[in-house]
Amino acid sequence: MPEGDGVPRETPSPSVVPESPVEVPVEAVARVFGDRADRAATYRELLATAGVERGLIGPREVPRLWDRHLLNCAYLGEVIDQGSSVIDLGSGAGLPGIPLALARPDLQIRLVEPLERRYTFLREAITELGLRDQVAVARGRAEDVRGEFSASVVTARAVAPLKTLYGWALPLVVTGGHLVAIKGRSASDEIAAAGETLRQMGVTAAPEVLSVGPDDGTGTTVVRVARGHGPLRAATAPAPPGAAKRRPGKGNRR
Ligand SMILES: C[S@@+](CC[C@H](N)C(=O)[O-])C[C@H]1O[C@@H](n2cnc3c(N)ncnc32)[C@H](O)[C@@H]1O
Repeated sequence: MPEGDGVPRETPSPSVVPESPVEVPVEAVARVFGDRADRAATYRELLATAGVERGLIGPREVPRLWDRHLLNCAYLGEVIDQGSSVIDLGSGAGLPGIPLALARPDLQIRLVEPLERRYTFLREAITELGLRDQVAVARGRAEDVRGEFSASVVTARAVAPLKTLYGWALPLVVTGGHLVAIKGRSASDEIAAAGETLRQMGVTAAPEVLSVGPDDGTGTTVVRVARGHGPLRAATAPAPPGAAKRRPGKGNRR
């Protein structure tokens, strides 16, 4: 990913939308989206208009929606098996779930998003794009949909650091499936910081760091974690500083 961290930028006022012309990377769009390239263009337009107006996408992202968002997210398909079921956790305005669905008609995708404004946009977008047979939308936090939905792959971009994401996403992955998180340049640092969490959850396979997409700045770095076949345990959250000194029944009100 061009800026390396997988995190969308802050959302300034729509009044500062830049007017610069958008360059369409025609060959890449045709290669990645095939006969759905026109629908990808419609989605880009939705992000550039309603997405910006509703504060879901920063106006400065508009000139780079193709490279940094649609293509970048669609390349995730390179590490997802044919015919997989997918949950896109914290989908926001549909990233990476919608580009992935457009590029990979073989995948069945559920977008999970807690915020109402984003959830409404997602429902409108999948209707407008004719994706209702392939893409479902659920409103909720990862913790709320646990036990209700699961999939062979859970994707996430810019939702939380791995240390937190493991606890949110892995319980939604069926045994033998994977968490696939777009992480950009922070991948190795986040893996190191979250190693103990993974161990506590009983996940034994080492996370893989994979490059997807071409080496021209539109590709990105992905962390793939195998859920394994054993039971998943809850990770123990570290005690807040000073917690051990508190006496039971005194000053413990939340
Ligand atoms: C920075 S946005 C990223 C959106 C999108 N994935 C993208 O890359 O553009 C983070 C998203 O995660 C969602 N989110 C935050 N906490 C969550 C949770 N516990 N479970 C599911 N989604 C969550 C937010 O509502 C928000 O849409």
